[in-house]
Amino acid sequence: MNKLRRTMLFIPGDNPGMIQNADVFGADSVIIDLEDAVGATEKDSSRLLVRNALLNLDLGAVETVVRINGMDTVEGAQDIDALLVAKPDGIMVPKATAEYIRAVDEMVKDTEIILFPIIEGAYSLETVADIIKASDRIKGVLFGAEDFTADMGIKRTKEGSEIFYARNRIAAVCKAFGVDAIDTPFTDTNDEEGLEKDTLVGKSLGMTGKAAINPRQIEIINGVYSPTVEEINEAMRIINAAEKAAREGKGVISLDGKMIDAPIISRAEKVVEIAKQADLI
Ligand SMILES: CC(C)(COP(=O)(O)OP(=O)(O)OC[C@H]1O[C@@H](n2cnc3c(N)ncnc32)[C@H](O)[C@@H]1OP(=O)(O)O)[C@@H](O)C(=O)NCCC(=O)NCCSC(=O)C[C@@](O)(CC(=O)O)C(=O)O
Ligand SMILES: [Mg+2]
Repeated sequence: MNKLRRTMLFIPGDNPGMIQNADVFGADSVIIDLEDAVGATEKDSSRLLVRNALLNLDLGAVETVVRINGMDTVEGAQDIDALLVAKPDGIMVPKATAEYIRAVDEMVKDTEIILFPIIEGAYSLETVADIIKASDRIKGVLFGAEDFTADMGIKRTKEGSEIFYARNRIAAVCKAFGVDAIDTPFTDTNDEEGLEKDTLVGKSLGMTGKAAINPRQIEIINGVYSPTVEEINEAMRIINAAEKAAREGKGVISLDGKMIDAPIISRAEKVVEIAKQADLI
């Protein structure tokens, strides 16, 4: 069973105040960022800050991932060297290609560090299966819509029709390989309604979680990616009915006049599994 990753909160790697609060916001994972959230002149000091924070702070049970600089930059390998000592749970690899993932995989081979590639361009999208196959440490894939639309030379909109194909493709390939599909962050931190709509669209296309950039976004995203009380009760009724039918040697059963078959039972089991992981049962 995959770890629950409804929300992955980005925290700038140059901000000690935010880093020290990493575990208090209710995100399932945090991504401490050494790439785009850190200015060019602060790369070395931020790397040292993140390394020391990971070595000295108790960040509780929250999964801690660090986004390194690109593997096409000098800083990328320097970041990994520092993280071999600091041992975060995971490393996020921006502008991922299969080649970059193989290089990171080789560098972390003596650790238990897991990997999260970011799909941020047309080539990454079209080779997403190769990227996932490049390392069995990969537990999830993040979609980076800002960089992706920049690479495509298309306009980014709030409504998001321009990223429909990318989201759907990433979600389907991630499903095929049993890894999480983490949706792109919603960048307007004051638009709660827009965030909820955008999160629901991602979920409807098969995403399993979403990146956040602000603590105020976490409750909304967790809400969308957690089953409701009604959904949990319905799922448990289906499972109970299916178990009863199995004891009685029946194949197909009906509940409230609706046919219950294998895919419906499997969907109900998934709802109960997520509810248990989210401590809702
Ligand atoms: C957006 C804003 C500046 C707003 O600031 P504001 O000050 O208005 O926020 P407020 O709500 O007023 O803050 C209230 C309290 O929460 C604290 N607080 C805020 N944010 C917190 C946080 N993240 N973690 C912990 N604590 C936090 C704050 O310190 C304050 O604490 P206190 O003073 O004690 O009350 C701020 O959130 C922020 O910096 N976000 C992270 C940005 C970031 O990491 N971006 C890079 C990664 S994404 C990316 O790169 C996209 C992409 O993937 C896309 C692609 O490619 O397509 C890519 O690759 O480009
Ligand atoms: Mg990016």
